[in-house]
Amino acid sequence: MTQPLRIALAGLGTVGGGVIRLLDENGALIARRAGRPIEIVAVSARDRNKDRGVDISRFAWVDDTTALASRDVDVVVELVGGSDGPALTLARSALAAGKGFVTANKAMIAHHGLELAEAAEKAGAALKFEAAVAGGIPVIKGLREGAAANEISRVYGILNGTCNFILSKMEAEGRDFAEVLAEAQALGYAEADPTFDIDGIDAAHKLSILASIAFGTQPAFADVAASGIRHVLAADIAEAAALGYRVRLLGVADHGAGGLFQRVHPHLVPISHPLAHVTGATNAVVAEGNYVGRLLFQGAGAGDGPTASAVVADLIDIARGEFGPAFAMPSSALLAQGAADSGERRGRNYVRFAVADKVGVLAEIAAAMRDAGVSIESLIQRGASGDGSVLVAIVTHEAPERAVAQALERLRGSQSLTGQPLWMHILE
Ligand SMILES: NC(=O)C1=CN([C@@H]2O[C@H](COP(=O)(O)OP(=O)(O)OC[C@H]3O[C@@H](n4cnc5c(N)ncnc54)[C@H](OP(=O)(O)O)[C@@H]3O)[C@@H](O)[C@H]2O)C=CC1
Ligand SMILES: N[C@@H](CC=O)C(=O)O
Ligand code: NA
Repeated sequence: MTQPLRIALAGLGTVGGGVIRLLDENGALIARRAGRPIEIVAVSARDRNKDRGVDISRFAWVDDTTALASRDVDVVVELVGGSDGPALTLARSALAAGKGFVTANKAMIAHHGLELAEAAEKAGAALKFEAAVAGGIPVIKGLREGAAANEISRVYGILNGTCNFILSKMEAEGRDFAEVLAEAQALGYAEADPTFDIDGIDAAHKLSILASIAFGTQPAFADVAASGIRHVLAADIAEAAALGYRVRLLGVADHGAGGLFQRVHPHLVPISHPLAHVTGATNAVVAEGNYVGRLLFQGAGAGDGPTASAVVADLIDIARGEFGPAFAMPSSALLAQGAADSGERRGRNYVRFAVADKVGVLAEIAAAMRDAGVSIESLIQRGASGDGSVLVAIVTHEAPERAVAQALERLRGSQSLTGQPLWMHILE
C-alpha cells in the first residue's frame, strides 16, 4: 500500500471527535477505498486536558492551532469554526504551504471562500468543504459532479438542522421555542452562537455556498436576505396545519430580476411537498436541472457522525487524487452577479398579525391590503391570547412582494397592532 495521507486536525469538539471515531472504526475499509490509509498525526484545540471520550494521546498535540500548517502533513482539517480568527489563519497558511485543506466551516467559506479557492488553485492544493453544507448529505458532490452537466434553475431546501428540529418539535409536541432550543444545543446541533441558527444566518452561509456551486457565481453571502424562526409561534404552526401547510425555514436561490435571488425565510410548505415531511435535524435540498429534472438530497444535516462522514469523504477524495476547483469551476470563471430585486416576485403569502381585540381592526388590515392591491384568499382570527391580543392570520392570493411590503408598511405603527406581523412566503 502507498504512503498514508497524513492529517493535522484542528478542533476536537462535536465534529472533530466524530472524525477521530469514524477513522478508528472504519479506517481499514477507508484505506481500501482510498488506496491508502488516512492517518491523523497531529491535533490541536483549546484545552489539552479536556476529556473528549476518544484517545488523543497517540497524536502529537500542538498548542498553537494556527501552527498546524507547518507540520509534516498532507492535509489540514479545520473543525474549529468562526469566519475569521484561527480558522482563517490556518486556512491561509495551509493553502500557502501547498497542503490540502478540508473544513466544515460554512461561515468562513461563505465569507472568504473565493479568496481561499484562488489560493488553493494557485498552490495546486485541494480545498474541500462538503460538511459545510447540509452536514452529511453529499450535496456539494452531487451538484459539482453528478449534476455538473445541467443548468440549474433553482436550488432550495432545509439547510439548518437546529431550526428544523425546533420547528418539528414545536409542531409535534406543542412545546415552547426556548425549551426546544436548549435540547437542540444539548444534542450538538447548534452553532457556538445559536443565534446564527435561529436567525437564519447559518442557513444563509450554506445557501450562498450552494448557490455559487449551482449557478457558477461568486459566493455572495452579503446578498442573502435572511430571517429566522424566533418569531414563529406555535399558533402559526397550528394555523399553517389547518390550511394544509407545514412551517419550514427554507433557503431559496434562483435567477431573479437583475441578478441572483437568495433568501432564507420561514416558509409555508404544502403538505404534499417532500420538504413538509422532513423532520428533526434532517436537511433536504432540492435542485432543478434542465436535463436531470428535480433532484432531492436528504439526510442528516448536523451531528457528529453525519458531519464526520462528509469530512472524511473529502479526505478520501484527496487521498485518491480526485479533487477539482472548490466551487466546481476555476474561480476566474465564477460570475460576479448582483442581488436580484425581489419586489416584482409574485407569490402567495401568509401574514399573521397580533392585534387588539377591538372594533375595526380587521377592516384596517383589509384596507391596507386592498390599497396595496393585495387580494386576500382567506382570513382566520383566533381568540384572545394571554396578553389580551388576538391573532389574525391571512393568506393572500398571488401578489408581488412589493405590494405586500407596502401594506405592512402602511400598518406599521398602527395602534391596532400589538406586535410585529410575521410574513411567511408560501412555497409553490
Ligand atoms: N456540530 C455540527 O453538527 C456541525 C458543525 N459544523 C461546523 O463544524 C465546525 C466545528 O463545529 P463543532 O464541532 O460543532 O464545534 P465544537 O464547539 O463542538 O468544537 C470546536 C472545537 O474547536 C476548538 N476551538 C474553539 N476555539 C478555538 C480556538 N480559538 N483555538 C483553537 N481551538 C479552538 C474547541 O476546543 P476545546 O474543545 O478545547 O474547547 C473544540 O475542540 C464549525 O465550523 C461548525 O459550523 C458543520 C456541520 C455540522
Ligand atoms: N448548526 C448547524 C449545524 C450544521 O451545519 C445546524 O443546525 O444545521
Ligand atoms: Na454536505
